[in-house]
Amino acid sequence: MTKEAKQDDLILAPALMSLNLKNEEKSFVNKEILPKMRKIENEEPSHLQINEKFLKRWSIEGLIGKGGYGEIYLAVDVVRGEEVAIKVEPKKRRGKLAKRMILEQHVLFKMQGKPHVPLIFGSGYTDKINFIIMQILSINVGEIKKSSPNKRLSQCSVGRIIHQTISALRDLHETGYVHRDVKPANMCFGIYPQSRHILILLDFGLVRRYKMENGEWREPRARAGFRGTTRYVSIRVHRRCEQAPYDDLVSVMYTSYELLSGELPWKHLEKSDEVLQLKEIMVTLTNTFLGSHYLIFRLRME
Ligand SMILES: Nc1ncnc2c1ncn2[C@@H]1O[C@H](COP(=O)(O)OP(=O)(O)OP(=O)(O)O)[C@@H](O)[C@H]1O
Repeated sequence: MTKEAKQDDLILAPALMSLNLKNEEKSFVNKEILPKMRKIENEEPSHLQINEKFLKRWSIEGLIGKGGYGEIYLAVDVVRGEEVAIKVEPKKRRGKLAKRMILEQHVLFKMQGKPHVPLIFGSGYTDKINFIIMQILSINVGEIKKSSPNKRLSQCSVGRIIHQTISALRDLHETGYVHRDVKPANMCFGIYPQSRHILILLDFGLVRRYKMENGEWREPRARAGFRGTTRYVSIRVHRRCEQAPYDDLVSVMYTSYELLSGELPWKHLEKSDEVLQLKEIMVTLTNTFLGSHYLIFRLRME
């Protein structure tokens, strides 16, 4: 999308306009895991109104997600009679053109056809907002964990989640981008019978190109800005190193630890430096543990 695109540049992807579900399949939607509606009252002023018919086609039903930048609405496509999610962010932030969603839709379009990204039905902008219309998904994995009886997930479930997250990241890394915000809140499942075991990775607003089309890696910056979520970023990110696929995988490791054990050891720490210190201690302990096991192994062999 160009920097100052016009309203009529609204991109719609006709080939992707529908999940092509048969009516009987639609009726099998698992309502339990449909994103719960959040009341808009007492929230920051929203960009769309409930019951509004956005662009004369999508009837806005409720707010289902709110991030630092955008809002995600549940809407019904009145032409197709299908539920969709609409992600919206203000076009300008602090007087500057917001590029986050422009980048996100660019990467999402590139990734269409890959199994672990949301299906995109359209994207564009109005006078005030940028928007992406996409496949509606389940509540996120962080919420699934919270709603489970022990506030943690079984080894089997975590194994499946991690396996699919790694596949999603492999596809993204192959296109030359790093995600930089891998965490349970950015993972959902499909809601139809044929998709409810398929993990979908969300939120491509922080991606960064790490390698060029010809496969060559970009020159890393001496000091990169902090991008990501403190709880899940690697030690390298705390130290402001340029992010690479490795750092996404460290976030996968912290995610799996949290899902399996209920929480990460630094959950209650507020300062980023304290979180870093605890992550470093964990690495030292792990190395000592592995080192002593290796020593015992060597002694036994000799
Ligand atoms: N297609 C979707 N279907 C259902 N729920 C969704 C969908 N997309 C996003 N959500 C919900 O909205 C939440 C926020 O979405 P997302 O991370 O894309 O927004 P964001 O504004 O970029 O967030 P942040 O600023 O925290 O990175 C997700 O955690 C998820 O629960």
